[in-house]
Amino acid sequence: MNAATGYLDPQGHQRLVPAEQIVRLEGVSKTFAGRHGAPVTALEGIDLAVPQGSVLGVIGRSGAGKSTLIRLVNGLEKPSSGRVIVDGADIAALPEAALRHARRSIGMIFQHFNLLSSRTAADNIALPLEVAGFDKAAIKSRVGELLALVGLSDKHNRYPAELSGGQKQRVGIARALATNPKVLLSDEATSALDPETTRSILDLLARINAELGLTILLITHEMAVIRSIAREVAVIEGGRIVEKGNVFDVFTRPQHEVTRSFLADETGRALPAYVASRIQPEAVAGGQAILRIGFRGPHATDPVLARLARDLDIEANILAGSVDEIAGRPCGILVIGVPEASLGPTLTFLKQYGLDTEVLGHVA
Ligand SMILES: Nc1ncnc2c1ncn2[C@@H]1O[C@H](COP(=O)(O)OP(=O)(O)OP(=O)(O)O)[C@@H](O)[C@H]1O
Repeated sequence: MNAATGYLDPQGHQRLVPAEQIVRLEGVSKTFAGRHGAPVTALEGIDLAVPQGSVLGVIGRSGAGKSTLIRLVNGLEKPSSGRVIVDGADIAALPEAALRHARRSIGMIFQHFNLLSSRTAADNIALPLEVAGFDKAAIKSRVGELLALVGLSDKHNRYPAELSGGQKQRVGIARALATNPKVLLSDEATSALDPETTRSILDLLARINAELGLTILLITHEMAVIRSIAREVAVIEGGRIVEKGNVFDVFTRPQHEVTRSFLADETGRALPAYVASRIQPEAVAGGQAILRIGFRGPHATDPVLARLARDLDIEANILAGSVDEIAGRPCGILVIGVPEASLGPTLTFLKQYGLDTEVLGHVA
């Protein structure tokens, strides 16, 4: 029997998940023959485990290797070395017929939905059931259940062209779930959607994960997606996993430069334009140092800046700030400016509180 591991769900409830890993990549590398014969290494030395019932997000920039990784998991590509195990089967070693069967336990959703335009919503959802040889009555009843699950019972007769992006993705999700897969692969499933629709699709995926216990492996280039749905994250860059762990830890204490740059992108967007356009790496005498402070843990709600002013007589300008929730736990980010001459004492003071502080740059 498998041991069980615990995690806190987004509502903060303790949940148990079996330690069984539904997807496992062991020392996986993938090299493509490049255009002029020069090989292109898309992935190198990937070790990744997705425990049953979890939501694991893989984040990376364009060209990092995300699509290749997901294509290896559903058997569309074979690794150049290493093993890809899905639900106990070594995917690359399966003969074609067995691979087709194994794919029934892997559902997939796509950025551009990949629906057949000549089929209604119901008939798109029915497709994998037809391929799997279900009889008409069973298909009709299963499609009805799936339409209800994704909130589209009233749209069963609509063609994709008559549906919004969010509705199309709901059809895509229902189709992916038709054969009761054990794992759902999501390839940038919300990248073509507006923020509000993204939110509703992520909520639906979170509900499916919680209610059906479906394991989700998603790839994205958007931190907000990881933040709102994943419990575990792997950061991929240049074909390698450069950081992985629980989302809260990775995003509140990033260890790798790439993870920091994903965070900095967000912070950068939050900075007022007059600061963002003037920030530079070198200190300027008489100018200000710009600091990013991460609030988490026991000091998340301490009035630190008031104490900085009272105890050290250092006045900080607040430039940007937000309080967010990562995996159901509050976490705040504050960007402040302090006089260059006060930078040293400010850093020492913030360190005493155990706050993560990063110098973003300097302005004159
Ligand atoms: N079939 C292929 N033949 C040659 N090179 C490939 C092939 N597929 C991917 N690559 C290369 O492998 C690397 C990783 O590509 P991949 O598509 O996995 O990245 P990605 O992170 O999904 O990027 P994006 O977000 O832009 O889709 C890139 O350098 C890409 O050019």
